[in-house]
Amino acid sequence: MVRQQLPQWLEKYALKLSQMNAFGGNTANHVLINEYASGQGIMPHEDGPLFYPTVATINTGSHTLLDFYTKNSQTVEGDADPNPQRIPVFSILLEPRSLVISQRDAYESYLHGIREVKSDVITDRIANLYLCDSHVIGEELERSTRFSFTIRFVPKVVKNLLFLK
Ligand SMILES: O=C(O)CCC(=O)C(=O)O
Ligand SMILES: [Fe+2]
Repeated sequence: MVRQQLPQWLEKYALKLSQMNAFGGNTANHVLINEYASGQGIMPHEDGPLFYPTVATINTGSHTLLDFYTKNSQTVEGDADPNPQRIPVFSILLEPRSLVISQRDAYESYLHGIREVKSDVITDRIANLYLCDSHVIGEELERSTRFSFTIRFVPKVVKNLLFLK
């Protein structure tokens, strides 16, 4: 990875999170911006060893549901798809204008993903429901466009790129 200056408006948030000690005394140096149209998501995955085991995500635009899966999670019974749908152990409702910090077990022991659906149903598997705006079980929330700002500390970066002819 090659070092580049973060734009000032974004650096402000990276510094703020670092000052909150989100990255174990390190200063965040990596931001990934994702745009999801309604119906778009991201397959269950782990973020891997390149990053310090903490990820801070600022959520803007639509809500979404971030699902956590065990690495050998069960799949939906009878699903013949070669890439069958996994069953999440729990989910986190990511509200607009919210911050979520994943670390330790959430980072290392589970896969995380966002299903490719246009709406989400509120269930008792949403671990942070008690912290969210009031919702009732069974309620359906329509997704719209969402932007996420995933802020991390990457221990190994290359200071300059060397071009060889
Ligand atoms: O957009 C998000 O909230 C999740 C993104 C993610 O998991 C990733 O980029 O590794
Ligand atoms: Fe991820």
